[in-house]
Amino acid sequence: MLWTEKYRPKTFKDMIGNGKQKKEIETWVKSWKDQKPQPCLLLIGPAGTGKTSVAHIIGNKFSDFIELNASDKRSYDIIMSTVGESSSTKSLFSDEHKLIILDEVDGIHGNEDRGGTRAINKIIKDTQHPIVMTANDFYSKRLTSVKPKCKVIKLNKVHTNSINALLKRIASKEGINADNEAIKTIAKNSNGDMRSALNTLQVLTDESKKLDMGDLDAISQKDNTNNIFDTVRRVLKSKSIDKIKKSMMMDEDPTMVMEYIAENIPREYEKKSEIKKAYEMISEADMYFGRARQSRNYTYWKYASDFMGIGVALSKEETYKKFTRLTGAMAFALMGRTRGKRALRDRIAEKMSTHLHVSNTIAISMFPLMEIMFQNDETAYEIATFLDLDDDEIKRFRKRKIPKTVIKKMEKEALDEKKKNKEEKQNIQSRKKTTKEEKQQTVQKQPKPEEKQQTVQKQPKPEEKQQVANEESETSPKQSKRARKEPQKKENQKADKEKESQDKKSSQKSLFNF
Ligand SMILES: Nc1ncnc2c1ncn2[C@@H]1O[C@H](COP(=O)(O)OP(=O)(O)OP(=O)(O)O)[C@@H](O)[C@H]1O
Repeated sequence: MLWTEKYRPKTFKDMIGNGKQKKEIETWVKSWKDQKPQPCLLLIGPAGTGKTSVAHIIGNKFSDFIELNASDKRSYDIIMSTVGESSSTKSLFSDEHKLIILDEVDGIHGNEDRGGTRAINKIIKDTQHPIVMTANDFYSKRLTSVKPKCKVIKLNKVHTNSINALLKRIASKEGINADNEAIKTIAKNSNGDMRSALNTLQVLTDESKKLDMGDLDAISQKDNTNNIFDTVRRVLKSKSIDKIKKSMMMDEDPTMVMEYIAENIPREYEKKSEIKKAYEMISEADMYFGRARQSRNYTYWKYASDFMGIGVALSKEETYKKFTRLTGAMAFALMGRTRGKRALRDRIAEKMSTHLHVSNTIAISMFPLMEIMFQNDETAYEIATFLDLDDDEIKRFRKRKIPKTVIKKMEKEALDEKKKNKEEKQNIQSRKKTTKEEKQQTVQKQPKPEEKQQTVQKQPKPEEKQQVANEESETSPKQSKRARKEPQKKENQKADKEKESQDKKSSQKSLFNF
């Protein structure tokens, strides 16, 4: 038997957490018992916080209760025929009220369900019986018209310490030799979801009757994502598309999740037609995984996930109110088989997280992109070097090793680049030094004010300039050009020589300084 059922709280006292909310609910029940009709009770809270358990505890306080899943029967007519009648007519034989429990009211999906919401609103309006509804998402649009007509009670996530204490009690009752640290980790990782915590404990200890930190490798649950057991349970037990979509967001290898769902279909579904349809969905999902692998177009994963999640979930005609044990030898074998794979995945994610400053989940979501980038030998080498990946880790993204020739070439390029950078740096430094020294020399060579004055005086006067021009105009243009060029040439040679000797001096000076 599933521990979540075995240890489902039977009274408000058994329920951990949400003390204030429990008192409000008790008052609501008491008012009904005192023949004071109350508005419908809407319990909203995250999964596994005890909404359904509360509804059942309330149900036991009335003469009878019926429980329906709001997303099972979607049309207005069906909801009215199953709930409508009993909601407006009281029992003929007693004054007692019947409790109507409507689960997952935020799960009614799509336009065709408008009738469903309308039905719920009508039932709330006409009812002579107490109604308890449950929902996960406080902000769901489907609750907009329902909320104002109800007494809304928000259930909070159960505190880690309370979960820890309850897990310890249950472990001891079950005769499990459990390491305190491991129990604490399960409590923490469950993120306030008591169901998840209990399922995890049962799965890990059922066979061995012991629990230590090593056992937790199999269900590493990081960044508050779902763990595989919760996802599979949700797919098989629910018909709420929103819930299933959310539960499909997880760190696990999606093909493994598919195998796990596939294994458990015949354990949960009873009708042949349901099983057949569900396996058709699995086969579609498998086909899309294949396509994604072949084409490296990972958008196909989304379709695969829809088929194995929503497709399988909607293959059942209605949700079964029975307790199915979801774990099997095959699932454990899979966990074992993929343990190494998951350890490798986590190692790479850790390195990416350190170098790229992203969370592990984001890093894992980048794997498909990495596979594409690793197709190119040189890019693969560059990324692997940057992330410091070893051969096994590189193999996660490409089948072939990076060719040795490419590695050698890239290493040589990297070395050359390093050398070039070093030289460049040295050049810049020496250039900086030279410029500084030249500046100093120029400052020293600046003519004194009286020298400047002399230079000004030596400038030819305007009438002298004119005379020179006249003399020049008397010779032929060619001669004049040559005549002009000769002294200029001599001047230039002289200047060059001076510059050369100056350069020599300055370079000698800098070398000396060096
Ligand atoms: N507050 C709690 N105290 C003790 N056990 C709890 C509590 N909440 C949940 N559990 C355990 O988790 C199991 C599942 O809880 P329940 O079905 O009531 O959650 P829920 O909030 O209705 O979840 P969902 O929204 O997924 O249907 C219970 O059978 C019980 O074993």
